[in-house]
Amino acid sequence: MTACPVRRGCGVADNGRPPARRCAPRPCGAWRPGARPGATGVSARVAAIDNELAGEQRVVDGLYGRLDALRAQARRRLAAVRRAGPSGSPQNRSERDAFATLYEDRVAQLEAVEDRLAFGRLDLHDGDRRYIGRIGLTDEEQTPLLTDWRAPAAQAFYRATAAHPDGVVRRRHLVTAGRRVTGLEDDVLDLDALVAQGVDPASLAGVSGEGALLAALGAARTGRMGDIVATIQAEQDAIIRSPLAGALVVQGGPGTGKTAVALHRAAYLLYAHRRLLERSGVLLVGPSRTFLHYIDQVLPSLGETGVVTATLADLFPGVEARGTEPDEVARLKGSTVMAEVVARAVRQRQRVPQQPTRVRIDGRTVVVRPQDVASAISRARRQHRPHNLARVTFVRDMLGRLAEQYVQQLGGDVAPEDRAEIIEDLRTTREIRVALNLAWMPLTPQGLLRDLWTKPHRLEAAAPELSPRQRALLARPADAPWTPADVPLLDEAAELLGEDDQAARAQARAEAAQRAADVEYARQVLRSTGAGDLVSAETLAGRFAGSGPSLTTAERAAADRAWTYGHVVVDEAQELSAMAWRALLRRVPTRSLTIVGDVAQTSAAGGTHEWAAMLDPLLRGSWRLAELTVNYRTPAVVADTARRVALAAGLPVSPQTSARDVPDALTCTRVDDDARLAATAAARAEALTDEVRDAAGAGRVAVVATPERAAQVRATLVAAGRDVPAGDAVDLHAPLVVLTPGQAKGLEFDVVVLVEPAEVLEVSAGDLYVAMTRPTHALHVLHTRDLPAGFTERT
Ligand SMILES: Nc1ncnc2c1ncn2[C@@H]1O[C@H](COP(=O)(O)OP(=O)(O)OP(=O)(O)O)[C@@H](O)[C@H]1O
Repeated sequence: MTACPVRRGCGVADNGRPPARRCAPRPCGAWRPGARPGATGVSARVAAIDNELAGEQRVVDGLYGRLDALRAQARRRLAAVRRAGPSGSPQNRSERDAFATLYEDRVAQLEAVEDRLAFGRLDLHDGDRRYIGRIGLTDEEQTPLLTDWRAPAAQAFYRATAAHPDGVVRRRHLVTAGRRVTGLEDDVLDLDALVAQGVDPASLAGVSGEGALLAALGAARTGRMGDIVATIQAEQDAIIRSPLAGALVVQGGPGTGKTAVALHRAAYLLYAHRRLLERSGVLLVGPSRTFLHYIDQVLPSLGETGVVTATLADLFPGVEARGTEPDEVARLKGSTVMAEVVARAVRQRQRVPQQPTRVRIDGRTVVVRPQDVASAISRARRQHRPHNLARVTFVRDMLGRLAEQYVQQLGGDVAPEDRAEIIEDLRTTREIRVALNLAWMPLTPQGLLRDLWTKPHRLEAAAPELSPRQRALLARPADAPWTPADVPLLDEAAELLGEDDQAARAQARAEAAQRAADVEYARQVLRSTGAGDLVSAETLAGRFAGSGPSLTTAERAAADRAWTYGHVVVDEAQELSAMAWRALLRRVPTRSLTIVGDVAQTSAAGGTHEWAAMLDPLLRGSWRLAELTVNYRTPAVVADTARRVALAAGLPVSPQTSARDVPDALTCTRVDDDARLAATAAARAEALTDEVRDAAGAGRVAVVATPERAAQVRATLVAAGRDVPAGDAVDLHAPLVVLTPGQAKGLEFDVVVLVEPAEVLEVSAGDLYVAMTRPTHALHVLHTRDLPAGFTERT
């Protein structure tokens, strides 16, 4: 087959998929020699393509028709369940509630796949044709109509190339607007086979005039991330479908689709390992609430709603970590030395008293003797159980010894039931309780950590390896709010302290028995209702359970600190400190992880610039690396400049090429007077906001600057009457926002106004790299000082 002249000209790799920079947005099929306009006559070609379009429209109409029918069916079933009302036995009620939730989920899932329900078609060597879409659909006889993009049968849509066609002769992209097919694009992988199947080369389509990928990349931004399901590229697909087991690190420069790939991988794994992951759940950790809001539509649009999303600061249920602290303090709290400090602080709450304590009970005296306490402590410690759990053993042991003293005073011989009564009397005697608590204090994580931060003597005892200056850094008032860097320490403490779980374990045994019965019952229910394709017996049984009908796996997991997930996805993972990793890994004992990030973009104190340095000690070297190399976001001139600046600042920048260029994408303007910088930035941002906003309300502008500058710009805009969101939880629907580089992390905007890059660089080179790589169309740089090295090719 002859290579596409356009693509050959711009150096597309053999995998044929990521179009290199400046590739003209034309589909290969339209440019095949036999298919050039004129070769068969323009009107014949237009007619042939119209014919193709009409054919595809009929297929797409059929698919939407089936979707509508399934929606109506799910709604009817839901209405029937709701009509039944809240009567009947508790078993009936919980069964009904479970089915109501099931049908509600199904309706929501079917609603969410409306946009671009079908986006591709594969023509296979054997003459078969397969439509690829957001979900799988079959007709009433179970004949496949649409193949789920995650199914093995869809893989060739993303991977097949002319060199490795994988049984595919043509890959077709369907371009749709609502339910209307507006364009087609063909990638012909084997023209001879296609012609042998009777295809008229004139009908090979290029109607839309823009490649689906380039159209997606050039679209105005809405403030929310969209899915990339129709245009996943081969190197991305390989990562998305990588096996579930083990830790996969995805390294890639800015805009290479790491977040997109992480989200599609979560959806893929839920599809491919539904039974396992539906029960254990998937956790997705992002850098900020704004970021989580930015991505929160992607998984539902892929038909998945069961993923728990959280920032690290949210990982300790019941603690709101909204406090801030200097980087130096956060870095210290994130270092592994703190694991030892917390462990020591716990051990120090197991103490042998200096003096015996004498207690009078009913005219007799028992003595809490230091040597008894020492022996009870070492016996309890030998169990290697968490502090609060081992305390039960310690207390039991001590009460036994004290009871023995008491019994000796009675003459040494008492019936077992009398002995139990004596133990109970001892246990409820206040002085004894106080003495035993002083020796082995029951503790909460919050109490332990607060004591360390507010009582210098406790911190000094627990952290001899820290210098007095470092300890002084950690000190804070008792009413100070928790900070994100406290959360992994609270988690560490919770792990070492444990909770007295005797009652919980008895309950768990009872629940396990109940659950086995529920699963059996759910199997029978599914057999009789035929809803087995919607839900597994295990999941349905979970919904029958006493935890309430609306409590999904995700909701239960999010509320339980000790929940262990089947898979954890971490985005912007370079920002996590060693202590944060420890907290996270506790939640995934199987080490099934997708870790995505860019070690050149690190800005958090305690984050990493080298994966091996951070992960090797934690994962014992057991992780695999995949790299993404094409920047889909940033125009080439901006990406190249950002890369030079980052290299000049010594960052470990990943190699990458840009998928496209945009004329005049980089503008640098010097402002003479520092006092006018904020006002100039505000005026420029306002003008650009009006310029980029399209008729549909899309088009977003961000001003990115250091916190002080950002505050000045925002104040200027607010004084001019503009409502400008700022901060850690900004509303990204706003056409104009003002952010620090940290807040902009992971996000993107049509246009970015970067204020005084030299100032941003002084805070962190990673911050400058992040700030420069946020725009999809243009970067406007305003500066009074000299631009940092690398900005121009000469520097
Ligand atoms: N295959 C693709 N098809 C269409 N758009 C894509 C594709 N891959 C990535 N994109 C788009 O490129 C942009 C950048 O993607 P994403 O945010 O996932 O990159 P990233 O590597 O996480 O960037 P950063 O490190 O800067 O946060 C997004 O708009 C995303 O939708």
